[in-house]
Order: sequence, then structure tokens, then C-alpha cells
Amino acid sequence: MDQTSQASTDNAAQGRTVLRNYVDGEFLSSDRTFLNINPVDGSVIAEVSEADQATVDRAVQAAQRALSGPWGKLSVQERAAMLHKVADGIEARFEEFVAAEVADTGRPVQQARTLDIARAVANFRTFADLAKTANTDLYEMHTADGAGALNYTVRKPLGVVGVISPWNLPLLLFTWKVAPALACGNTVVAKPSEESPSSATLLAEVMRDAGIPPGVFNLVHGFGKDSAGEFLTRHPGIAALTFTGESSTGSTIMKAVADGVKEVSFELGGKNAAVVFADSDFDAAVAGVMRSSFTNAGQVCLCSERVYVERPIFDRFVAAMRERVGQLKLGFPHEDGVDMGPLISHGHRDKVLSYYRLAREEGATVVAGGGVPRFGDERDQGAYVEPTIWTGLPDTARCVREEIFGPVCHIAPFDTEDEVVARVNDSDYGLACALWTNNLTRAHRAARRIHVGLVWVNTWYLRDLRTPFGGVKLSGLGREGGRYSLDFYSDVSNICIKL
Ligand SMILES: NC(=O)C1=CN([C@@H]2O[C@H](COP(=O)(O)OP(=O)(O)OC[C@H]3O[C@@H](n4cnc5c(N)ncnc54)[C@H](O)[C@@H]3O)[C@@H](O)[C@H]2O)C=CC1
Ligand SMILES: O=C(O)/C=C/C=C(\O)C(=O)O
Repeated sequence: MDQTSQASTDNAAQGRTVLRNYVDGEFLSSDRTFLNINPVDGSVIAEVSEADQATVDRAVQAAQRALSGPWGKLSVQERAAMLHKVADGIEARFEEFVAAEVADTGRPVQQARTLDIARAVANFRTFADLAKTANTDLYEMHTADGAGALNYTVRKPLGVVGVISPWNLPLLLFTWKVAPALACGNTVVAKPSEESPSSATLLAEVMRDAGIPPGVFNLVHGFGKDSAGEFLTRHPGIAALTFTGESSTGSTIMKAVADGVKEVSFELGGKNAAVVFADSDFDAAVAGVMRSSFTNAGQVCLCSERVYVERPIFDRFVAAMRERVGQLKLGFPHEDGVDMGPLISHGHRDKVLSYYRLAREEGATVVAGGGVPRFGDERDQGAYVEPTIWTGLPDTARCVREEIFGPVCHIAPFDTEDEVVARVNDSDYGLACALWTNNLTRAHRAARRIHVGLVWVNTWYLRDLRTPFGGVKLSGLGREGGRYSLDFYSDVSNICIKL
């Protein structure tokens, strides 16, 4: 039997916290729960109420009703003001959000502060302001009678938007979709990853306290198949579905929404390259590739798992990377100077370790890492792996072609720009690429030839939220960011007036 309450959490019989769903302005628990595990030491953080089909139905119906309630009558300026209140609410409880994100993922506290939670605030502020200041198109046209006509476009909400997000940057990616969806006047039913439900549950409290009307933001917890994820994607009441996660999940979701011809926006996997030319600033390139390979234990879709280095500097580059990887500090999230936490789960660690084994079978030279660190304390029950560097694999190796999503890169030499561009493009994925060179002409030329959605030159993961973000090939469909988000989360209608 479902129970409603004003509190996002409850206590289970064992004294554990239970995270609840948030539907139509009420926190809802269910009989069926799953465990939320801390990947630092394998301990239980909380139980999570899994939303069943009836709960998802209730959430979608509430979201549909809310479209014609007070929310639907707000001006874009009023909506934007409410989203700024949500951002204020996150800031007011900043350290609680940091703690929630750190508990679910084991990431360094410093990263949660400077990247994850800070970006969640920025997502709400940015899309509130963009929606408020967005312009629309105007086309004057000639008509036979000489009087002419005016065409202008208006943006209307799509309706109920389904949001499904992953565990790697939990609140950042959740709010990257929820914020623009709301800014455009939609209502939302959102499912965070089953691996990282805590920060989204806190966000529901912030939404309520900021005065977001009941039904406008609904949170459902659960898994994908036969659970809240699939119930949401198959629901006839949603108008559009936005998803970040694995490419194969994107494909499954696309089939699920096909019958209803729903709009989709997908940010999917990557097998991104970093290319280091001999004319680059060597130290900056080493530092940049360290970041792009090992940030968040390699669990960012933008991370570089393929590194190509021009042959004259190849040996020196590999040696510098080996030295730097040896200095990375793996540890507890709260430790001073910690660089890397565990992977998200033991399940994901099994996957990453299977590639560590495969690399050896495929003939890799293991330059650094390749195994599981031993700490001699509770972290040995956690999901840590060693940051790892390989060399010596052919471009056909599975470890060079498949997304691993861990702290690992393969470094290979190259001889010419044409050759490296072809090798970078020889991938089923096309999300991001980082180029390191001091030759500006080459940077522009290569950047245009590389078939990805995002190219960084002499930097990596430098984000301006107004820019288009997304990938080609198996890496995604559509673009979000700035006006691209406004376009996706709105129905753009043309109004033609004969003068
Ligand atoms: N941004 C990225 O590129 C990400 C890539 N991954 C990769 O994917 C692998 C699997 O990780 P998962 O967390 O299982 O990713 P996933 O793509 O299966 O899960 C992402 C989200 O989709 C939901 N989901 C899964 N199957 C679904 C379905 N059939 N219908 C509706 N929703 C569904 C999940 O519950 C979660 O909220 C990882 O080992 C990693 O390699 C994982 C997370 C993010
Ligand atoms: O900064 C962003 O908007 C997104 C970053 C990372 C991902 O999308 C991902 O890892 O999936």
C-alpha cells in the first residue's frame, strides 16, 4: 500500500532511511524497495521506494493536470523567477547536496562542490535567464497584392517531459534536463539512476519549498526494464523523452517511444580521442590528458579513452603520464588532496576489470595500474580500481573500440595529421575530441575534419552552457544547451498574418 507524506524520507523497520517518490506534491513510499549502496565501502546508505506502474501513471496524470493549473498560467518571467528560487534553495542546502552526491558515488568532496552541485545551480539559473530573454523568428514576406504578410514564431510547452538520467554526474545531468524543460513551461516526470537517487530526492524537497506547484515536477525511482524507466518511456501521456546513458539503452528507449512518435533527445556513450601534436605545450597536454582520462574515475561520457601522440614525443609523453598516474591519490571522499574515488558499483567495477583482463589478452603493455588497489581497511569492500594506462594495442582491439567508462586510456603513436584524423574518425561513436597543438591553422583544420559533436582545443570539458552539446553516430541524437535546449523543450509554431 502506498503511503504519502510531507517528508522525502522515512525510516524502515531496520532503522534505515527510505527515499521516496515525489508525485503531485507528495512524497510517496511503496512496498517494494531497493538498496542504495555506498561504493566506498559497500555499506547501505538507504532503501529506495521503487515506483510501480500505478505510481508512474499517477505521476504522468498529475503532470498533465498541472499543465492547465497555475503553472500553465505563469508568464515566462514568473517561471524564471521560480527557477531562480530553486537555484537559491540548492545553494541554501549546498552541503546537504554535496553529502548526498558523495554518499551515492564516493567522488571527492571537492569535485562534488566545484562541479556537480555548482553546475546544478548554474543549470537552473542559466535556463531561467535564457528562456526569459530568448528571441523568436520574424519573416516579412511579399504577397501578390503588395500588402505583404508577417510570419513570426512562438514557443509553446511540449507537455509532459520524461527525463531519465544516469549515475555518473547525478544532479548535474538530472538538472541539465529538468531545468530547461521547466523553463519552457513543461511539466516533468523524472527518473534518476537507481545507483544515485539521493540528490534528486533532495531536489524534490527544494522544488516543494520553492513553491513549484504540485504535479509540475514529479520524481519516480526505479530501474530500467520492467520498472519505472520502461513504464515512463512506454507511457502514452508523455510528449517527449530526454535521456543520458548508454547507447544500447538509447536504442531500447527509441523503440519504446516509436509507437507514440515522441520526440527524443539522447546523450549517449563515447570512445573519445585526445590528440597530442609534437608542437603542443607538452606539460599542458600531459595535465590535460590526465584530466580527460581520469576525472571522476573516467566515468564521464566525454573522457578520453584513446590517446594519440605524435611519434617524436610519444615515449616522453607515455613516461610523463606514467609518472603522473603514480601520483594520483585514491582515497576516501573527504581526504585532503584525494584525486579519485571508487567506481559507482561493484557491477560496474566487474565490467571495467573485464576490460583490464581483455587488454592483456589482446596484447597490451600495461604501463600503469591494471588491477584493484589494496588499502587494508573498509575501502577493500568498495568498488575501487587502479587508474590504468595501456600501450601497444592495434586500433582494431576491443579495448580501443568499446566504451569502458573507467579510469583508463590507451596511448598510441601517430605520424601524420591525415592519419590521426582518419584513426579518430574510425569509431562507432562521435561525442568529443581534445586536440593539443600550438599550430592554430592545424587546430581549425583538424577540428572541422573530426566527426564528433564537441571538439576542445588545448583544453577539455570547458563548458559554456549556451553552446550545443551532444554527439553523432552512437553518441546521441539532437543537441541540448542554450537555444538548442529551448528548441527541444518547446513546440515552435509559426503564425502568419496577412497585412
Ligand atoms: N553518459 C554515459 O555515457 C553513460 C554511460 N554509461 C555506460 O553504461 C553502462 C551501464 O550503466 P547503466 O547505469 O546501466 O546505464 P544505463 O544507460 O542502463 O542507465 C541510465 C539510465 O537509464 C535507465 N534505464 C536503463 N534501461 C532502461 C530502459 N530499458 N528503459 C528506460 N530507462 C532505462 C536507468 O535506470 C538509468 O536511470 C556503464 O557501465 C557505462 O559504461 C553509464 C552511465 C552514463
Ligand atoms: O557538462 C555536461 O553538460 C555533461 C557532461 C557529461 C555527460 O553528459 C555524461 O557524462 O554523460
